[in-house]
Amino acid sequence: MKKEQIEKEPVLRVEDLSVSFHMYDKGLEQYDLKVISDLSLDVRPGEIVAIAGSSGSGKSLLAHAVMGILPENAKVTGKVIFKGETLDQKKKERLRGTEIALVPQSVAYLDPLMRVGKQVTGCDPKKEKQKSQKEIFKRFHLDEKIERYYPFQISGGMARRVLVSTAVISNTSLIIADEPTPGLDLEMALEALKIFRELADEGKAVVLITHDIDLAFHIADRIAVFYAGTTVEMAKAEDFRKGMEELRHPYSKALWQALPQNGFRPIPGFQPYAKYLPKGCLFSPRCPYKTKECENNIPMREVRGGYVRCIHAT
Ligand SMILES: Nc1ncnc2c1ncn2[C@@H]1O[C@H](COP(=O)(O)OP(=O)(O)OP(=O)(O)O)[C@@H](O)[C@H]1O
Ligand code: NI
Repeated sequence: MKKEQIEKEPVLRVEDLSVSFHMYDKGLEQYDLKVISDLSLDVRPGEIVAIAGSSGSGKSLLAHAVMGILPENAKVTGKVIFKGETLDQKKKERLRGTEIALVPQSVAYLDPLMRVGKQVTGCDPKKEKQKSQKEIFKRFHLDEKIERYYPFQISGGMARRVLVSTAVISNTSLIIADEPTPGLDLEMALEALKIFRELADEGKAVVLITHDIDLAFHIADRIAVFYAGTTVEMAKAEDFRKGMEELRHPYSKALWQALPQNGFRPIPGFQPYAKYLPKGCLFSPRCPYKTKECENNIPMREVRGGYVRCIHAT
């Protein structure tokens, strides 16, 4: 990423975001389930920020909170700022598809009753849009006749490529891709990532949500590591490429060590369920460095040019 891009205002800034769901237990008992807590993130023009973290860490919900597509029983606090403007629900709806595009995690987001071509270009496509649709279909090895198919007539891998195509040709300044590669063979997965890189190099901002930190640190500029609904580390992808010593949070280090090429050493224990979050540091029950102070509220702090939510990180 070029220096002038680093200095540019973020396209997206998420500040102290929390999301809880109003839930009903047995009988009439009600409670709030906090699934995202005090999460902050920013993405600048020209940049791919990857969000890595295990299943249930809140990656998709962050995307849904930015897009304004959370379910009715969700309560959101904190700020979502797009190009300097704080977004409310109405503004999110206005920007959806025109300024912010989502590649959803599930192929079930395709409209089952609309032909594929129409879903990609919109109902009233301009010549230019049709041209870019044809180009991107070619890159994704999607035959022209697929345009006339309905979603049930195409495979899961094709549907995934159609969803990525839709976001790419929408020409928005921010793209949030939620696990865009599962179901794709290696060639097509790499093509999708190459396309995201090209979009970023054109000056767009890309958020790439993925389980796969190995993939994330080869393509992204920065990586946000999520754990139990919050960011535990935000660092340059380069730090992940260099090795464990460059990382700051014990969970990021553990993720790194769990990679096959780094010894495949999984960490014992489980990510806590939202209903039973520990006090203070959410990683503390699994952390070898845990002390009494870890029970306090732990803010993000700057360490060696990155950000970490750990009082012991050096
Ligand atoms: N509508 C809902 N009501 C209650 N809890 C929910 C709801 N949607 C999601 N959750 C919970 O919120 C947490 C975060 O979910 P989210 O889908 O963001 O995880 P994720 O990081 O995207 O996981 P994955 O990698 O599996 O896609 C999970 O524990 C999930 O069970
Ligand atoms: Ni998800």
